[in-house]
Amino acid sequence: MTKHHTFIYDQEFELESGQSLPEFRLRYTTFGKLNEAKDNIIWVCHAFTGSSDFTDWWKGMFGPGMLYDPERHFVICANAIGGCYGSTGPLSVDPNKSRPYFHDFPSVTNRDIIRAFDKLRQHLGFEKLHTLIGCSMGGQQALEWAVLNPGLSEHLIVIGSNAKHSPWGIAFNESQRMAIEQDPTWQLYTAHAGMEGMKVARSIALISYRNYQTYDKTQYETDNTKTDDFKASSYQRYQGLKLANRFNAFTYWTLSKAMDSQNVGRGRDGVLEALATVKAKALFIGMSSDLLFPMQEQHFLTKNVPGAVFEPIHSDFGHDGFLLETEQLTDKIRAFYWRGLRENRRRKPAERLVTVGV
Ligand SMILES: CC(=O)SCCNC(=O)CCNC(=O)[C@H](O)C(C)(C)COP(=O)(O)OP(=O)(O)OC[C@H]1O[C@@H](n2cnc3c(N)ncnc32)[C@H](O)[C@@H]1OP(=O)(O)O
Ligand SMILES: N[C@@H](CCO)C(=O)O
Repeated sequence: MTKHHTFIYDQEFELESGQSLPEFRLRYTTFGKLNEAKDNIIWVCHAFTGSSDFTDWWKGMFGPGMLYDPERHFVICANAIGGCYGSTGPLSVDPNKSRPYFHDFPSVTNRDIIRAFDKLRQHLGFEKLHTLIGCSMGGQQALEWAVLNPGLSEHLIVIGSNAKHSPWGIAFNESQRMAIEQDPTWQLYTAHAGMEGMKVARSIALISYRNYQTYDKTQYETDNTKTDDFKASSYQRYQGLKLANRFNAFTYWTLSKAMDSQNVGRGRDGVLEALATVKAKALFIGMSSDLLFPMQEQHFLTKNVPGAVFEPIHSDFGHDGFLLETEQLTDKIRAFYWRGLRENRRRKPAERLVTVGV
């Protein structure tokens, strides 16, 4: 049901850093059917290690009878530049050097990532989105896009995210990059450089994605004779290995820096001023046990985006709750759409917003 595509932007693309990419490609995935009015587009922004294939990592959200139904919605997601799932990233060939960029891949920010997505949007001729939705780093990007182009999306749904990355979040990311730096292979110009360090980085990151309750539920030691080789230890090691089978340290480095760069107020007189410009009907969702993007950040967003609505998700799975609590997410998002529909009906016909069935 999903289709995979590639978009090539064959012109120089200037980045916030002042550096540029001579060209870039975006791998993107679509699902469902675009209607004639082109008013059923749901644009998903993926999280840090995600791919464009949202049906792979966000199970329970897309399919017949689900929140986003291919009979009614057209869903699209592009892998971020800097990524390793088909979009231009550090392992892509640098056309100026005829070898992969590796360490020379330029710094990218969430704003650069969104400006690249916007080139794809323009190429596809999408004037308006029904919904822009993102979780975690993808939520940062969705918010940035809603500030960059306030008229673009009718709805904005941001889950476990923020407007400006917190010192706490940056500290976690820096610790992960320090682990990569400690790997002696990190200096090499090979695709596997820094892999051992990246495994440690994932282990550190995982602690921020889960919490005490998650580990107590899944890794509690029932063997009372043990003094070593605990379940939680092998779990951390296994998770490092699991990521190493699908990711690389260069992308890890590049995208974790992009996450740190999040600040919708940069160059725009500040965060509050930027948030005040959002025109989309906004829903902010927070996970009760999220340590990385805590509830207070979701409350801050709700307070400062005009007319925004807040919904909590109760989960023992911490930040990664957004990947698991899809029933709660579906209920909250459906309620948000219905509220919008009811308000819309109260408007004069000429002032009504376009809203497809939910
Ligand atoms: C939005 C995004 O973009 S997300 C980015 C992309 N991420 C992904 O694609 C992965 C998404 N999935 C996940 O992150 C997780 O699977 C979650 C959060 C959905 C579920 O978390 P969990 O239930 O803890 O599952 P998690 O995958 O972390 O761990 C289970 C794995 O650990 C293994 N495991 C569990 N306990 C132990 C242990 N003590 N020792 C060793 N291995 C263990 C299991 O055997 C299982 O292995 P498998 O994945 O090879 O089947
Ligand atoms: N599990 C998520 C956490 C960050 O949102 C990921 O790997 O991208």
